[in-house]
Amino acid sequence: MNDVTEPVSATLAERAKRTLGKRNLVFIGLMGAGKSAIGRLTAQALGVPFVDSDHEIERVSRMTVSDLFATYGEEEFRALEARVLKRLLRSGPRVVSTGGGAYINERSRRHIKKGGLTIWLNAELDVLWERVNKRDTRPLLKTENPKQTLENLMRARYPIYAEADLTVLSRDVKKEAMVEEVLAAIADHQKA
Ligand SMILES: Nc1ncnc2c1ncn2[C@@H]1O[C@H](COP(=O)(O)OP(=O)(O)O)[C@@H](O)[C@H]1O
Ligand SMILES: O=C(O)C1=C[C@@H](OP(=O)(O)O)[C@@H](O)[C@H](O)C1
Ligand SMILES: [Mg+2]
Repeated sequence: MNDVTEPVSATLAERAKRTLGKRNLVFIGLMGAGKSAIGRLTAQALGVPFVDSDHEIERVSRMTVSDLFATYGEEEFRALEARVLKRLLRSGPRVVSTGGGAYINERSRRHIKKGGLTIWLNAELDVLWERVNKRDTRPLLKTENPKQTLENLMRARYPIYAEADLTVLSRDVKKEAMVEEVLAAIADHQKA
């Protein structure tokens, strides 16, 4: 066995954790892609802390994301989001799930790129729509035609999400299968 061969006993999660090192793993992608759900499960599998930036924003502001948008507007929300992300990404390793617009904001994107390995959960419109139309917690989708809004956001944002270090296609398979794909993508990524 030479130095580059993985020990046969190494599990996928162990290999992914080793590749991650001290870096954070940051989930990006559109609303409904599964950043919050798959991020949490991935953190469990890696045995590292998990934090969702929307939850952290709600905790520090003592307001819901919807109320923040309604009361202060999107611009203020983005400023708060950038400050929260900067703090969350200061040390690692941990898994950080962002809200869908975080990576689109220039300041937040800078913090994210500096603070960790980024993984884009890419998904098709119908997959996203089936998931998000069940809840009314997403202020950007309170429009006359929310599916069209989602499609417009896809067009505008996908070229930017595509800058991520890793991409995994999010679809309706078991969440555990998604986690396996995420771990495999990390493990196969060359250490930086
Ligand atoms: N692979 C999956 N299969 C089925 N449902 C999923 C999957 N991934 C996420 N979901 C569900 O889709 C909804 C949106 O997921 P969420 O993690 O909140 O997305 P995001 O944080 O990217 O907006 C949640 O109800 C979640 O349980
Ligand atoms: O796409 C966006 O701009 C947003 C996505 C939401 O998070 P999820 O992507 O987790 O739904 C939340 O941060 C806010 O409603 C804005
Ligand atoms: Mg989320």
